[in-house]
Amino acid sequence: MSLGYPVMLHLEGRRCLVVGGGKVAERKTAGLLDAGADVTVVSPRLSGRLSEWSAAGRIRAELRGAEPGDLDGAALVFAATDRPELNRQLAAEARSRGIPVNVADDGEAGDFSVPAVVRRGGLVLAVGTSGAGPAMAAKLAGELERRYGEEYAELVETLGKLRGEIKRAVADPAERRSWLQAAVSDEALALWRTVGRQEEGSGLFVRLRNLKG
Ligand SMILES: C[C@@]1(CC(=O)O)c2cc3[nH]c(cc4nc(cc5[nH]c(cc(n2)[C@H]1CCC(=O)O)[C@@](C)(CC(=O)O)[C@@H]5CCC(=O)O)C(CC(=O)O)=C4CCC(=O)O)c(CCC(=O)O)c3CC(=O)O
Ligand SMILES: NC(=O)C1=CN([C@@H]2O[C@H](COP(=O)(O)OP(=O)(O)OC[C@H]3O[C@@H](n4cnc5c(N)ncnc54)[C@H](O)[C@@H]3O)[C@@H](O)[C@H]2O)C=CC1
Repeated sequence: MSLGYPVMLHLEGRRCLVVGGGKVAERKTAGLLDAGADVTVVSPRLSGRLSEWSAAGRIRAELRGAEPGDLDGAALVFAATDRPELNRQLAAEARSRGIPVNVADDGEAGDFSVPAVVRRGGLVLAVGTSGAGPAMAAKLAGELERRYGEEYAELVETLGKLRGEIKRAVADPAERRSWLQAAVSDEALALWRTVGRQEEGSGLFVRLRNLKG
């Protein structure tokens, strides 16, 4: 088992290729759309949701079998068909072009696997088991989903505004770090929950100063 190294890829507007149109392809596509990727799905058949996304113009769909040229310009490739030998072939093709590839039926054969994810605006909670148990990853993500509610989207947005202000206002690195740590104390988080939405970064910084005393 290869132990995963987590990263947050910036896929906004990047072309991603999903080969296959079943429930696995659909789940991978949903995650890519959440990240703002430009998704092309190639498959002779599409699931209901993939068809809807295609009709709505949210993805490009090619209703045919995969061809080598499909990989042109792709930043990531997902081999998600029910044909293991085709998935393997796609993986080899992607590798030879230096494009990271995910292989649905054999995690170890790919360059990366996809964790179970909970999104709360900019907050992204991801759980991976390095292939040992995807169902376990989904279960733990379900627990996180219940623990960290929708309110965290706003909380993280507020922290982003405040961090921007602290970076502008405080030049000294050690002092800056101390403010940024104070900004996520339990006391401060409770304050942001009540005043976050209406305040600008500067107003939030004043409140943090008052809190710190
Ligand atoms: C290696 C990896 C590669 C990758 O796909 O990236 C991979 C591989 C395989 N999955 C298989 C089976 C299942 N996968 C799921 C579900 C998910 N699988 C996901 C990720 C990953 N799956 C990567 C590892 C991530 C990690 O280890 O943490 C999740 C987390 C994310 C996502 O897919 O978006 C998503 C849950 C999302 C959510 O619900 O939140 C379920 C449960 C279900 O369907 O309800 C089952 C049935 C139960 C079971 O088998 O455990 C099989 C056997 C196929 C067969 O039997 O033919 C393989 C092939 C192999 O074993 O290598
Ligand atoms: N990684 C994961 O999370 C999981 C992986 N799997 C594995 O992934 C595979 C796919 O699972 P599902 O989506 O449930 O299967 P599915 O049977 O719903 O979908 C397979 C898709 O592949 C397409 N396909 C077949 N030949 C093709 C070709 N030549 N070119 C392009 N597309 C082609 C089909 O049209 C279909 O849309 C399974 O065989 C299984 O081994 C299964 C469950 C979870």
